[in-house]
Amino acid sequence: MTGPRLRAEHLRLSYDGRVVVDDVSLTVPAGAVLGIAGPNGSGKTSLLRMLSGEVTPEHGEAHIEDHPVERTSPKALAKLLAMVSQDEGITETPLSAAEIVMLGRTPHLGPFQRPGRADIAAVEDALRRVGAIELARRPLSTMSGGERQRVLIARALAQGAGTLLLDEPTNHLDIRYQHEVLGLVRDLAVGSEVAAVVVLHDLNLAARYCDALLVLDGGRVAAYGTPDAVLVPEVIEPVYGIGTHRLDVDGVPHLAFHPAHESHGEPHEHLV
Ligand SMILES: Nc1ncnc2c1ncn2[C@@H]1O[C@H](COP(=O)(O)OP(=O)(O)OP(=O)(O)O)[C@@H](O)[C@H]1O
Repeated sequence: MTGPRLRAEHLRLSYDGRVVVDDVSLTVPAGAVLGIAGPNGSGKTSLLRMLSGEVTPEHGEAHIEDHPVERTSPKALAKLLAMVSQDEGITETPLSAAEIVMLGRTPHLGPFQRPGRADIAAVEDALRRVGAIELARRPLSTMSGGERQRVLIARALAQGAGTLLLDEPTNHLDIRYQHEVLGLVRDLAVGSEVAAVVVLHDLNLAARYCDALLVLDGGRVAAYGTPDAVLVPEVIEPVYGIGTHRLDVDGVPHLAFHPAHESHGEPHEHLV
């Protein structure tokens, strides 16, 4: 491999004749985390689906480790790239964490081949890396949102792919788990040379854990650069239509927001 782990050029996608992603290009080197942000409906998930090969771009092309995503077989692609989707629809599954993570080994097994020692070792290793080995025998349905998210990331790791795509992995998580999950993604990138693309709504979380941010607005790139360059009122206010004040916390950019319709009434005194 000579180029970046993941690159995409001029991606465009339409649904029913309506363009939802337009002329988006990006690159992610091994060991880096790219955050994708933007308002609801701005095309974040659609972009991720093109990167993962789930949908074919109408224009442009994505490459993973120099393999064109569109022209790579699903099985070969599954060894290069793992996706953690927003709604996995498996919260009620009776499968244990170990069984879920073993699903990540599927691309490495031949037809009708049962998992062997190497697969079991890969599952254990993945569960250990996300700090969830003690959950191995627990059914996913009994886990908290944060535990479940760790198991899904472990499944992606067991796949052995060098690129991870995560769609809002912090959805429904409390503040501590949000930081834990993104810290984990960052550690995987830095420690294991994984390239990660993470869709995030929370710009301040994105600032802390991403090397670069791509902000979509109406399917187009509104900004693409370091968190320091992107998270400025001139960029964020027109995209989200909200007053923004830039601070720095521990040397990390941090935005405070001021909704235009903010009520200035006094707080109610009798509630507490
Ligand atoms: N399968 C589909 N068929 C038709 N339109 C779709 C389909 N999937 C997404 N869209 C539309 O494409 C646009 C972009 O949607 P997408 O889910 O990519 O946005 P998003 O930025 O991920 O949104 P959110 O922040 O709300 O999750 C939206 O207008 C959405 O309604």
